[in-house]
Amino acid sequence: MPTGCSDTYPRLIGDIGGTHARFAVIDSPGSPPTRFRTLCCDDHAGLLEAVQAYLLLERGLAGPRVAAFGIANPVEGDRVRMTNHDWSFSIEQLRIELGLARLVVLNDFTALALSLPRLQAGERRQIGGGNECAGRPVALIGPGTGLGVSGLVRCGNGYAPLEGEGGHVTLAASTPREAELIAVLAARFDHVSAERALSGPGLIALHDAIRQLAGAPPLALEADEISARAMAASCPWCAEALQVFCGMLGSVAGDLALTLGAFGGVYIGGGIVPKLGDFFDRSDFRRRFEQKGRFSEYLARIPCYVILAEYPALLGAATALDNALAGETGT
Ligand SMILES: Nc1ncnc2c1ncn2[C@@H]1O[C@H](COP(=O)(O)OP(=O)(O)OP(=O)(O)O)[C@@H](O)[C@H]1O
Repeated sequence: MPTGCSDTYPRLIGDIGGTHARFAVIDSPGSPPTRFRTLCCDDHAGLLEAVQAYLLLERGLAGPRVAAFGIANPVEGDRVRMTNHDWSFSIEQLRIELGLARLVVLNDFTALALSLPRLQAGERRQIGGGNECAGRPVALIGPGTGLGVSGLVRCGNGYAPLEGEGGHVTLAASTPREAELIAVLAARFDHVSAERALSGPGLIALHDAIRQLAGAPPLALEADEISARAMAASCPWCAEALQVFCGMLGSVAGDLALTLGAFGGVYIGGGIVPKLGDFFDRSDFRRRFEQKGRFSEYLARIPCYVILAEYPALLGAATALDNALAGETGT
């Protein structure tokens, strides 16, 4: 349905992950997003109910006219089914139920990629060396509930975001120890994808595997407990799990940089790495990123950045909405 620009405010934007649904509103043209809120997906039966809960919490907000949601799954056609959660819905039915003139739904990491050119100084921290080359491809990877992957490639005067499922590439071992750990994971999963180790559930799986190989009894810890114990150096199994996690992430990020020729930089987002602070900076991440034999010098020139912005994917959803509406109005 064509939508004139003047009647498209307020705009609702959302970032829907396997654990958290984050929302905000843009009240008028050119104004920054406000009314940020993070809801737990498990507290709501579906996306419709989560949006309704957000709108109820934001009493006094005029009903949004249009919306864009980045969501953690491939988006192909009208039916959306989340990979790491049980929510599923029809985009068109959700649009009608929310009374929206337009609803844009895109992959959450595609949305996050769209936000990268809008990051301010201070919203990213460089890990290791390398210099960014303007106009060259940009790579994006982020462990959270799953492992999101995307990128940006130059297109005309702007950038086009990539829509793939790179978190599900096959995980390769770079050391004998990693081969042992992957063998333990292979006994549990049909396919040991990168996401099986490089995500919150993946960190738990690595910790379980390390304890199993050590003959230690199972210990159910959440991913944030594992990283807290690792950073406090209070548990050797947790410390190894987080070290292996950072090293493997370096290898997979290096593979992505090679695949894209990502001289525009490799960005690391998601809900885990930005919380690891110094531990990540001191980890094997950058060494493993560059450890690609004859291509080590090539990778040494590519900078890596941890995204520090609090709600970057929401900005990307706002950009996707701008683009969709501009396409309809020809602006
Ligand atoms: N400090 C931490 N250390 C390790 N893992 C953490 C930490 N904080 C959160 N996690 C894990 O990160 C995951 C949540 O990540 P995030 O906040 O990116 O969620 P999400 O946006 O819902 O995920 P996704 O977009 O990947 O579906 C959970 O698995 C959680 O256990």
